[in-house]
Amino acid sequence: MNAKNAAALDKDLMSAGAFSLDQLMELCGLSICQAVYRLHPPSKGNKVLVACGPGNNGGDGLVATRHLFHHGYQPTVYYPKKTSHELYQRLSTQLKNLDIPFTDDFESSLKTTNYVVDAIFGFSFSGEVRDPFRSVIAALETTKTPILAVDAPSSWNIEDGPPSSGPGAKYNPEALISLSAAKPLVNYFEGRHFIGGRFLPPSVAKQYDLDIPDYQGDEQVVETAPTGRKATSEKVLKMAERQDL
Ligand SMILES: NC(=O)C1=CN([C@@H]2O[C@H](COP(=O)(O)OP(=O)(O)OC[C@H]3O[C@@H](n4cnc5c(N)ncnc54)[C@H](O)[C@@H]3O)[C@@H](O)[C@H]2O)[C@@H](O)CC1
Ligand SMILES: [K+]
Repeated sequence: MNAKNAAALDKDLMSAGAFSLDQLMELCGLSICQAVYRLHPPSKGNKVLVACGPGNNGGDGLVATRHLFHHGYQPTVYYPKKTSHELYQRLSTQLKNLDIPFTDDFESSLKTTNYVVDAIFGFSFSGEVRDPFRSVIAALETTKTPILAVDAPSSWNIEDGPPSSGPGAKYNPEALISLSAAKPLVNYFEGRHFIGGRFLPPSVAKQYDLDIPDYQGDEQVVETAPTGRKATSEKVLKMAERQDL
């Protein structure tokens, strides 16, 4: 699903589909929390730094932060470009009411966290990263701390994947959760891949030619087979080995 269709899908869900943004964001945020729990349960270190951007990707991050708190994590939020939209103010207040710290110093916070959620940019990102996020992306490129990227590794082009130079050219998070549907950039992604957002009505999925993931039980996420080219060629090699080709 390319960026244009992803935006159209959101619009349709919120018009003909009669969903509110709050509802979709809540379910997206819950699925992010569940993916973090699968990848890095609190017993492995419960400090999570959630980097939130100015749009709905950042909103998903704010919701995920609240769920992380209720799942036994100690989250910290980096949210440098706050929007005045009433929904975002409420999401921020909900976090403040839980005494969740907001940090202005991403790099220092990164040094003391066990896990990172990248909710900076999603499918509406374009061009080259602008400040104040350039240094944040540079820090994400070099950190050894594992990262879950939400909908896209921030700075990656939604269709063409990582930029060839500049911030993000060497950014390869451990995992990615695609919301509603994978975007073309997954073809360049070599880490673990999840799909979340368990709200897609079958009629809408059909309209957009999407497969609803095979969610099990009460799970909000499904892990898919590796998607990137390297992963795919490794998979083919393994299959060939198994068949003694
Ligand atoms: N159906 C779904 O799956 C849903 C997805 N949602 C989320 O919504 C996201 C899309 O949200 P938005 O359309 O608000 O957009 P994004 O959150 O992807 O980003 C838009 C923001 O980033 C800024 N930006 C864009 N390019 C930039 C650059 N080069 N440097 C610096 N800033 C830049 C824009 O000015 C804007 O403020 C999805 O990726 C997903 O995370 C949900 O919140 C709603 C439902
Ligand atoms: K992101």
